[in-house]
Order: sequence, then structure tokens, then C-alpha cells
Amino acid sequence: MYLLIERIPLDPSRGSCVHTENCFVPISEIIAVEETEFNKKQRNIGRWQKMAKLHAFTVHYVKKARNHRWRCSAATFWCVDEHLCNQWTQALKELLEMQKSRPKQLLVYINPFGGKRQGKRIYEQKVAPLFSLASISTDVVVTEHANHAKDNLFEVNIYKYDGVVCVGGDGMFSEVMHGLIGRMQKDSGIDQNNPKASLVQCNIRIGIIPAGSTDCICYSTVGISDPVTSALHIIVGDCQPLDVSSVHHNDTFLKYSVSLLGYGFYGDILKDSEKKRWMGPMRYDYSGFKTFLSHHYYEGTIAYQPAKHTHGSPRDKVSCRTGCYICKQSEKQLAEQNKEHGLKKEEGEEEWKVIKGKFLAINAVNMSCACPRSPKGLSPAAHLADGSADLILVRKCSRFDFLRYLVRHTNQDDQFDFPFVDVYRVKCFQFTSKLSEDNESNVMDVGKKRFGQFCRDHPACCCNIVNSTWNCDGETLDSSAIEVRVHCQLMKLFARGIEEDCKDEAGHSQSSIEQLL
Ligand SMILES: CCCCCCCCCCCCC/C=C/[C@@H](O)[C@H](CO)NC(=O)CCCCCCCCCCCCCCC
Ligand SMILES: Nc1ncnc2c1ncn2[C@@H]1O[C@H](COP(=O)(O)OP(=O)(O)OP(=O)(O)O)[C@@H](O)[C@H]1O
Ligand SMILES: [Ca+2]
Repeated sequence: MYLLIERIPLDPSRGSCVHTENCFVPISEIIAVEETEFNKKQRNIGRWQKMAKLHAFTVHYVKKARNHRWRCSAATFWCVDEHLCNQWTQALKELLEMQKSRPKQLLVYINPFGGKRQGKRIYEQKVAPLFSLASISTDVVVTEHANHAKDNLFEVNIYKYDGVVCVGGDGMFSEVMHGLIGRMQKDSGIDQNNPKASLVQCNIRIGIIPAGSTDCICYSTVGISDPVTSALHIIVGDCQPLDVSSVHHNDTFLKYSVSLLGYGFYGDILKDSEKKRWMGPMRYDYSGFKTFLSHHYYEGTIAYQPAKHTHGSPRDKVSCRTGCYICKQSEKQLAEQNKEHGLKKEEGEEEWKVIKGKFLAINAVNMSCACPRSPKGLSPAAHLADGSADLILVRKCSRFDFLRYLVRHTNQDDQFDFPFVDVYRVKCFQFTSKLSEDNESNVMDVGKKRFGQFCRDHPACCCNIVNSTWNCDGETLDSSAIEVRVHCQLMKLFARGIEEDCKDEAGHSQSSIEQLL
């Protein structure tokens, strides 16, 4: 159902709409309806103001601008008939009440130190006024230390909230996600340390107000990193399921990941950049340049199970968009699996593929990992909710070739069209570094370990006997040997995926308007 906002009065004797443009607004994208004190000075309404007392109401609605940006717009309607005005206000409010997916109560965590340290200001100035306009009540926690939000989520009554909002970057999102998923497993008696455990889905949605350095998860799920746009997606009650990978080492749970699990290049950047937090978002450019020059490669073995259940491929030319068919298929399969519980084919029965080699980077991505630095992301055709990850292996190559590969993160060319880059769509994988394999087989070989440390300290040396670090959504992991498994649609966001490019500013093609008329 749509509300048509028109400038031209339909019936001049009854009333009009004070607005500068015509557009259709789906009821689901109305933010709020308010009775309005009509201010005669605001508009030149000519002879109407002399005739009688005017009654008015204002509709606040989502206006879609370019590049997936959403803004809050308003149209004030007035008429001389008070009863008619009340009828309209009431009818619209009732329609809004029927939007059951909208949150009424939210728990908000703000990291005051993320990104450019603007989290608190962004929330107070841009987001809180919109939540209050939409009559959403909030409990706000400004974090005082790392893991504050995560620990708090194990203590509070999360079930009284319709969603949890994090104001910060990918690291802050990761904290909230760990808190929520961890809490769900704890409450359901699931042991997170069991890598084969069927995890319980988390139905409490997370909203991300971007205020970090990379904001990759927000950008990849909304199409833009913009606090007002994200706040509006929360208000209208959008829902986007998301795949989550669990990462284990020797039957010990390490972390969950939704964006990038990167070993080699992205692990080394992160490790170096942690020491430069004071530089803010610039630290990644500094450490990126340094890591590029060091050109370390790492030897190891990867074993993976291909994701046969999903129809897509990482080399597809189409990307995951709002209402994605491939993600819908995975959702259906998941529902069937849950119904037939027990008949599910065990992972152990399926074939593992093994690859050994020397790698500059091993990147496993659950989503495209698009962000302002790389608008298409590391795997442009990856899906948000298909139950698979794209495993990208960048083998040892020259600095020049690696630079060509990196440049393709930023332009339209195919990143996988290089002889030294391989990509696989997988549902699980394991990695062991050559160094840890060697150490396991020869525990006496301490000299190699020491030499490894020596080489790490000398960036000009490209030798291959040091371990890199795993970058797990922007946090380092302590183990290089890991076991990863994708959990299809384990959690949900207040988002709708990236919308197809709109033909006009209002987001409707001419034909859809004609159909409505
Ligand atoms: C020549 C230009 C090449 C530009 C290449 C730009 C690639 C950018 C790719 C970004 C991918 C982000 C993936 C998301 C990861 C997040 O879960 C995580 C948490 O926020 N962020 C990072 O780990 C933060 C990762 C930040 C990575 C920044 C990389 C900057 C690389 C600079 C290389 C310079 C080479 C220059 C040679 C002359
Ligand atoms: N009050 C706090 N003091 C110190 N650290 C905090 C606080 N609150 C949260 N953190 C931690 O700060 C880390 C980084 O936060 P955040 O993700 O918001 O910013 P960022 O690192 O600049 O952005 P990005 O993750 O997008 O690169 C998180 O891992 C989180 O655990
Ligand atoms: Ca996926």
C-alpha cells in the first residue's frame, strides 16, 4: 500500500498538501504521522487562511536519494475540516501500528572511541531524534572498555528488546554479535566449543550505526556507510539474515566471523595497525603500504568442502541484492533441514579438497566485504545469506602482480582473472601453516621458531618460515591453525541488502507508478 504525496490540490475546497514534489511512499516507509500546529507564516496559502481555522498533520517518510542514501522527508497536509484531518491521522497511525516488524524497544551500545571518535555525537545528533520521532524507546549504554557490550549482553534481559543497536565500527558489531550469539547458545545449552554443534539462530536483530574505520558490514548490507540511512532501516523494521562462520582451534571456540577472515596480507596489516590505533582510520593505509612492501608469503595447507547446496559461483556477474533469489533458496533449504532434523547429510561424508602452497593472502569472506575503500569488495558475487563463504587464495607472485590484484579491489576489473588467484565457494575449511605442521612433527626445532621471529622484525626479508596472523573481522586470532564452518543465516540485521539501482529519486520506475494508478 502506498501514500501518494501530490503538490496539486485534489479538491481545493477540502484541503491540500504543502509539499514541493510528487511521490509515492509505501506505508512501510512512513516513519511517523504527527498532528501539526498549522503555522500560517510558513506557507503562502492565499485565501484559505482567511476563511477558517486550518487543521494539519505531517507525514514523515523515507526519501531515497542517490547511492542508497536514505533521508527523512516530511509533507504537511492541511484542511478546514477537523474531522477529516483526524480521520486521516488516525487511519495512517493504524496502518503504522500494523507494521509488526518495526522495533518498539531497542538496546543501544555506543563505542565512544571507534573510528574518528564521533560515535556519541553521531548517535545523539543524528540517530536519537529519529528514534524518538518514530516512538522507539531506547536503553543506551556508552561503553567504558572493550568487551563491555559483549559481557553486558550475557547479563541483561535481552528478550525484552526488539533489537540491539551498535554505534561503532566492525569491531563493535563483532562484540555485539558475539554477545548475542553466545547468549543464545548459553540459554539453549549449546556448547560453542563443539565445532560440529548446530547453533541456535538469533532472532533479535542487530542494527549498525556506522561510526568506525572500515564499516564493511554496514556498507555490504546497506550499500552505504551513513548513520541516518542505517537509523531509517532500523525504524522501518528491515530484516536481513546473515551467514556467520565459527572459527575453532583444536575443539576450542575462538571467534565468529561475518566479513573477512584473512591470513597473510590482511592479517599482517591488522597486526601492524593495532600498534597505531592513535592514527585513527589512517592506520590501515600506513600499515597497508608497509605490509605491501614487506611482501611476505606463507606456506600452508588448506582443506575445504565445496558449497554444493548453493547455485551461485564466485565468478558470477550478478551480485547479491535485496530479495536475492540464491539467498531465498538457501533459506528454504535451511527450513527443510530444520524440519527433517537428523536426516541432514553429515559433513564428514562429503569430499574434502586439499591445496598446499605458498600464499601472499588467504581470504575467506562471508559477504562481498564492500566498503568505501573497495566499493565492490573482495568477492563481488558473494552472498549475504546463502550458507557459504568465498575462499580466495592469492599465491606467491611478484610485487607488481600483487599490486595489480590490489588495484582490482578498487575498479571494475575481475579480481579473480589472474593465474595466481583461485577462488572457491565453500561451506567449511581448515588451514594449517607449514610452520605449525613442522613444529608438530619436530618439537625440538626451536631454532626455526627463533629465526621466524627474527624475520618478522625485518620487513625487507620475504622468507616463508614465519606464521602470519588471522584477521577475523578486524581482530587478531591467536592460532594460525583453524577450522572454519559457515552457519547459514545464523543471525539477522536491521537491513534489506543492497537495493537495485533506482531509476528515479523516489525509487519507482514509471511502469510501477502506472500500475498503482
Ligand atoms: C593501490 C591501492 C590498493 C588499495 C587496496 C584497497 C583494498 C581495501 C580492501 C578492504 C577490504 C576490507 C575488508 C574488511 C575487513 C574488516 O572486517 C576489518 C574490520 O573493520 N577491516 C580491516 O581489517 C581493515 C583492512 C584495511 C585494509 C586496508 C588496505 C590498504 C592497502 C593499501 C595498499 C597500498 C599499496 C600501495 C602500493 C604502492
Ligand atoms: N569504551 C571503549 N574503550 C576502548 N575500546 C572499546 C570501547 N568500546 C568498545 N571498544 C573496542 O574497540 C574496538 C574497535 O571499535 P570499533 O569497531 O567501533 O572501531 P574501529 O576499530 O575504529 O572500526 P573498524 O572496526 O570499522 O575498523 C572494538 O573491538 C571494541 O571491542
Ligand atoms: Ca555467504
